[in-house]
Amino acid sequence: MPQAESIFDIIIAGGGTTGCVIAGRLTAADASLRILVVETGPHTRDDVMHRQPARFKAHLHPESKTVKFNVAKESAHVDGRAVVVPCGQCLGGGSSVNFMMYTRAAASDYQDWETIYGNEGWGFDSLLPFLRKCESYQIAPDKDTHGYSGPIKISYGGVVTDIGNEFLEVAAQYDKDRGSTSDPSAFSEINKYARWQKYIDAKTGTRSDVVHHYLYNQEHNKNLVIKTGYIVKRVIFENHRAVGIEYVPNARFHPDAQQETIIARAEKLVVVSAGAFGSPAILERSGIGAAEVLKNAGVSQRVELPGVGENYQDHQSVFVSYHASEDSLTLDGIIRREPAEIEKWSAEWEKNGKGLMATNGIDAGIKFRPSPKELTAIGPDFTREWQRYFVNAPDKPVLWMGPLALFGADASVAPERKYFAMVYFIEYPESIVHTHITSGEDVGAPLDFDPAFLSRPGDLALLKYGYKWAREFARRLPSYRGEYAPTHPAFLQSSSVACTAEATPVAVDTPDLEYSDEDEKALEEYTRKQVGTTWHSLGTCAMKPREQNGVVDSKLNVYGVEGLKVADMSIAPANVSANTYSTAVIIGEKAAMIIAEELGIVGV
Ligand SMILES: Cc1cc2nc3c(=O)[nH]c(=O)nc-3n(C[C@H](O)[C@H](O)[C@H](O)COP(=O)(O)OP(=O)(O)OC[C@H]3O[C@@H](n4cnc5c(N)ncnc54)[C@H](O)[C@@H]3O)c2cc1C
Repeated sequence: MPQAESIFDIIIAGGGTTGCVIAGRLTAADASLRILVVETGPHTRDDVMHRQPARFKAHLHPESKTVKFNVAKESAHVDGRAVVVPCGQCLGGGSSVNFMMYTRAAASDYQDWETIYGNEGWGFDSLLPFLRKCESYQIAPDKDTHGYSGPIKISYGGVVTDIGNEFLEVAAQYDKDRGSTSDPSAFSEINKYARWQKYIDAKTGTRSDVVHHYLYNQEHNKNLVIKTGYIVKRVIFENHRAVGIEYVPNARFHPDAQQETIIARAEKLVVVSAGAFGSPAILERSGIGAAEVLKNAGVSQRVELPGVGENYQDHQSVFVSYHASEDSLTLDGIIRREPAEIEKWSAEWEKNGKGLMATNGIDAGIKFRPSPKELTAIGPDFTREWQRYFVNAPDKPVLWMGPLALFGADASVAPERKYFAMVYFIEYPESIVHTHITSGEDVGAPLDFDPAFLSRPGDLALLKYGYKWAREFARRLPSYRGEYAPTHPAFLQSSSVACTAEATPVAVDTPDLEYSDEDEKALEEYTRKQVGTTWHSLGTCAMKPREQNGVVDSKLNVYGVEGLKVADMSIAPANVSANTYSTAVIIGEKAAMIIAEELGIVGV
């Protein structure tokens, strides 16, 4: 039997990045609005594991309760592996567990949302005010595209590591033509090396998540109700109007609760904001989706909307670990949870918000566009894609590449020493696939999820190039002490490019390594074994015309019903060349404005 109903004006299903922004903005503007936020995961309030930036990797530990591990189908393209794609699962969502890299999309990405996908009000000029509104840019004053009074603080963090500095010094000599920029997220220039910016408050050294900056500061409002540890099962309708939700306790956080359905009613609006995996799942359990998917999951169909759960995209990455000199400043001790390191850096963080606890160790990088020579080196498999997508879009990069001052994979398997990692990810992968429910009743049932990583040869060609290019930087860094072989290709020991476990840096003008056909094969095999998510899932409830498999219109209304919107990264109709937190926040800011206009709320 369902529990007694409670009544709200607006229900937000999912308390992640976009959901917290919407709830926070609306409740701050009109405290009389009765708002319910239902979040699957736990609270994160004042928890050092979320507040201290350097703890970010702990959330990816297999026992983590703050991310959900979405397991894909096994695929031959990735050496028979089942790729795992974690997403945030706590109040604050991805913003509370992410790597805090501050990167903004290309202006043309948002322009495409308007011009190619027909979403009036979502072009770059319309979104720039929201990009300013959400942030306080602590790095430099008076920059046109940045904001200075928003909730989210942007800085370089509490310390800049040697690894980042060395990368920029090497870049200035090794790749003189590209040059550097003081702001890779100003929408003015890409393909230049830069000191990397972070979602960290320079004054306090804390993570700039959404929940502490938009929502917890509104908790005094008794009309704002936040339920954590509850899973939204489905939206409920009267005729074709959404009038509420059904939700159930998440046994992981409420082990003693009776596992019965609770109903909450929404008199004005239901907003689904459960992320690229959660939002399509809620719609499908509510009978909105493709006939075949719903039939297989035992759900009776309400609206035929075949785009639900389709158009799934991510940015595929590879993290390659290198040995670093023992005097390098790296996060390895904190990541390995060494008590002395945690104590030392926590003390400094408590005192002045500085030091290693106040950084993510990602201090430099580049959004890369290839020169004609580099395009030839990447090879013909990518050239077709270059001609189709990039050649006439000069602000779109093909890869991000940069160093991390820490071990790049599961640190528990590596010998205890200092490391750095080189990371490269594809900005617009060609593989675009799906995530669907397999059960209409069991909210814990595995998803039918296939990200199809490396199913397209252009993606493979880019990642192979990324390894070679990043390696040239790595071996030139003064802190370089060799390669941690288990995270490198299995080149033959007789090969001229074989990995070296203990080594010293080469001179900057040393010729680049040359890879034989056999080496190329080892590199392909390696890339298939290593490629993984960049945790940037998006696109599964795409905002585009219904006849083009769209799920929501440009006011975020789900086609075919009333009173129901989706707002989070799932609405992105196409990929963005950036880590996706920035886009998730501005979708929240824009959604709050749309809702305020429709409901006559002022002051958002
Ligand atoms: C490990 C990791 C590292 C990342 N690193 C970076 C980075 O360095 N820089 C950057 O810009 N971006 C980064 N990102 C990406 C960025 O954080 C996300 O794109 C963004 O937070 C997504 O926002 P969202 O609102 O779409 O979804 P989310 O923030 O994931 O929010 C969805 C919320 O809905 C909840 N939910 C799901 N289903 C249900 C349900 N049925 N009922 C109730 N609640 C539900 C989830 O628990 C979650 O809290 C990273 C993400 C992760 C996971």
